[in-house]
Amino acid sequence: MTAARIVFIGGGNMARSLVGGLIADAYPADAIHVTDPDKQRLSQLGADFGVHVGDDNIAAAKQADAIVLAVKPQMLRQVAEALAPCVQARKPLVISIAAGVRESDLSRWLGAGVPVVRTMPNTPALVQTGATALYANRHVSDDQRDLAESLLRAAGLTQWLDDEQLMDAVTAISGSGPAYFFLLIEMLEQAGEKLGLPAETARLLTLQTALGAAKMALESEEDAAVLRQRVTSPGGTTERAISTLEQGDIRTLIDDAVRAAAQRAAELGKILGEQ
Ligand SMILES: NC(=O)C1=CN([C@@H]2O[C@H](COP(=O)(O)OP(=O)(O)OC[C@H]3O[C@@H](n4cnc5c(N)ncnc54)[C@H](OP(=O)(O)O)[C@@H]3O)[C@@H](O)[C@H]2O)C=CC1
Ligand SMILES: O=C(O)[C@@H]1CCC=N1
Repeated sequence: MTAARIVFIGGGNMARSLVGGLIADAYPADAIHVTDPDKQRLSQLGADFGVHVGDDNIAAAKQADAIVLAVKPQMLRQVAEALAPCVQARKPLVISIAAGVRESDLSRWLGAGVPVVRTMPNTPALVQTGATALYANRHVSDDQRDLAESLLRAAGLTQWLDDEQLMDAVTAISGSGPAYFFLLIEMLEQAGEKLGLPAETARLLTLQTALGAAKMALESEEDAAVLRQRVTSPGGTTERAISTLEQGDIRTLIDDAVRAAAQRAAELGKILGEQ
């Protein structure tokens, strides 16, 4: 069976992660096309992954079985409206990865009856450890649903949502989530260095610990709170650290941060939908 032809509109950070995930999963490079206005970015993508590249969205979309809209949310309306005649003529699957932008608005810009899957992936897709939530509109066929899922599954875990409104929470947890963990990694590395560890030692110990904690939590039947308690010996070192974090009200801080991200996703959806 020939591979579905996928066109990425926008070749930035997230498209690079998804294309990288597909190529690592042995998806044929010949069936992938990326468009972007930046020639240097395009030639880098072509050199790194062997995919087709170009700056003509419409010409590329005319060949597509699936179009992945990977531009900034603020650009999406302009891009979608320009693609509308071509999409109306052929009704390929359109996959959006934009934060906040609602399926109803995207469908309005693309025109009636277009199969749209709204998704929220994350950048670890590049190393096939991404997490993506998907929501399909009623025009998506079973085959197109399978196609969307298989494209995103090449980049890691996939979860379908029945309720599109949950996409803002997903955006705040797993879409933005890698940045929270990267921040923690940065801070632990710096703290280790302040305590006298060589930079490379602090880096390696921090990263292996992050990987080990995530792997252990994934593979364990216990929840994270129990695993944490097992590290925390009474009267020991971890207890002192956790108590310092609790005194700084880390739980409220994380709760507020995630809530702020979800609110921003909702706000983006509202602002862009009203334009
Ligand atoms: N980064 C992340 O972790 C995640 C991002 N997302 C979503 O993914 C989308 C892309 O984000 P991200 O990759 O970070 O953003 P980037 O800015 O890195 O990528 C967007 C790319 O689209 C290009 N572009 C702009 N206009 C057009 C156009 N008319 N046609 C084709 N390409 C165009 C931009 O070029 P130029 O810079 O020259 O304008 C840029 O290279 C966003 O909607 C975001 O919400 C979703 C999940 C996670
Ligand atoms: O920060 C953002 O808006 C995008 C969406 C999720 C991750 N990055």
